[in-house]
Parts: sequence; structure tokens; C-alpha cells
Amino acid sequence: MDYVVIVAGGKGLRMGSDIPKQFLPVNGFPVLMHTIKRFKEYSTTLKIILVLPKEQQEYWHELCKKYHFAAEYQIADGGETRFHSVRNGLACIPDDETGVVGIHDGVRPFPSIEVISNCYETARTRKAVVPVTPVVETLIHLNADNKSTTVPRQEYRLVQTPQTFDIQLLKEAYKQPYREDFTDDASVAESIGQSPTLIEGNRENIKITTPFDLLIARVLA
Ligand SMILES: Nc1ccn([C@@H]2O[C@H](COP(=O)(O)OP(=O)(O)OP(=O)(O)O)[C@@H](O)[C@H]2O)c(=O)n1
Ligand SMILES: C[C@](O)(CO)[C@H](O)COP(=O)(O)O
Repeated sequence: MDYVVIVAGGKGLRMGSDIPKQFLPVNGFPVLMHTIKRFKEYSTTLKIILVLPKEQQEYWHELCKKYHFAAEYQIADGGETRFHSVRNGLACIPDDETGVVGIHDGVRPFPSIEVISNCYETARTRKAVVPVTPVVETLIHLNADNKSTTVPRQEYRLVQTPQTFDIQLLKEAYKQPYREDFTDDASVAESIGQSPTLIEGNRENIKITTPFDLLIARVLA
């Protein structure tokens, strides 16, 4: 069985809005509804686990009623960091389950169906897959004295989600204690020795982080 854990347990501090950014409207619907719809379009049999802050779950149910949004999913509680939220989501998958699990940011509403499909299919053989895009501007490194050095941008990639994994592999990786450098799921898998296969992401698959990103999302939707 394949799963997606959609993490929407964050506070959205950089957005600075009263309600967390995953609930803000983009062209008539909350961001998170766009995201869930994308995965339902990809597959009607994919099991969806939605991670939400405990204190926002009632609000989410009200939004679903208001927007007549009906989808089948299991809800898990958000944690202190993204790592903890993912771990809570993974705990909903039976321990002996086989298949692929994708971890996706609730605030990335525009992964293409082609990228989602490529992530899941590639993970069946490669076990850990990450969609990336090239760096399209000049990149500099700042040292401790704020001195800048231009670095070869072809050696870097921008990382997106969904990141897809063999279920048993990712469950094992998430048994580790939290570390600050675990900023995504590939970094957690890497630390148990599994380097990811990189595939091409889609540039519209932005992470809505700041008010500027919300403007872009309203154009892309
Ligand atoms: N404790 C957390 C923190 C983040 N996330 C989720 O991880 C994704 C990417 O995180 P980010 O963009 O950093 O979201 P926030 O943590 O909400 O934003 P900020 O860092 O600005 O507070 C988001 O879908 C967010 O809801 C989560 O599920 N649980
Ligand atoms: C997981 C992620 O979306 C990959 O780009 C990203 O690292 C999450 O962002 P955060 O701001 O570090 O939570």
C-alpha cells in the first residue's frame, strides 16, 4: 500500500498571519485543500495521512464544512518541529506495511502529477527519492566575517517535496533522536546511510513561506 503524509503542523511564523498559512485562501480555497486535491488527482487509492496542529483540528473541520470539502484521510497531531510532525504521521502506518510513503509539505500546493508519479515509481526500486530544481541565479557563500565567495552553482540543487521512500526504510530512519540539521526527510534517511536518488522537480512547486509566495501562488493556482 502507498501512503502520503502531508505535514501541515507548522505555525507559519515567517508568513506572519493570524491563522497558519496552510489555511489561507488561494483562489477561493485554503492552500491545504489544493494540496490534498493534487494527491487525489494522482491516485484514488493512495492513503492520505494529514498532520495538523492539535489546536487547529476543529478549525480545519469547520473549513471542510464551509467549503464542502470531502476527502478520506487519517489525521495525526502536529509536533514541535517538522521532524516530530513527520514522525507522528509515520506512526499511523502499520509496522509491517510495505510499499512507498511520500512526505509532502502541506504548503506546497503545486507538485505536478508527473513529478508525484515519478517520485513514487522511482522509489519502488531506489528506496529514497527527492525532487530537485537547478539553482537559476548566481550563488555565494558567506564566511564567518561576512566575506562572500561565489560558488559553482552547478554543484547545488533546490530541494522540494514529495520525498518518497520505502516505508520500512523511512520508519527506521525516524527512530533516531531529533537533530537540528534534519530539515527534510532525505537528511534523516541520509544519516542512516541511504543517499537519495534525485529526480527533476517542477518549478511551480513552491513552498508558501512568506506573503510574497502567497501572491505567486494566487497566480499559479
Ligand atoms: N512543527 C511543524 C513545523 C512545520 N510543519 C510543516 O512543514 C512544512 C514546511 O515547513 P515551513 O514552511 O517551515 O512551515 P512553518 O513551520 O509553518 O513556517 P515557519 O518556519 O515560518 O514558522 C509546512 O507544511 C508545515 O506546516 C509541521 O508539520 N510541523
Ligand atoms: C522540506 C523542505 O520543504 C525541503 O525544501 C524544507 O526544508 C522545509 O522548510 P523549512 O523552512 O526548513 O521547514
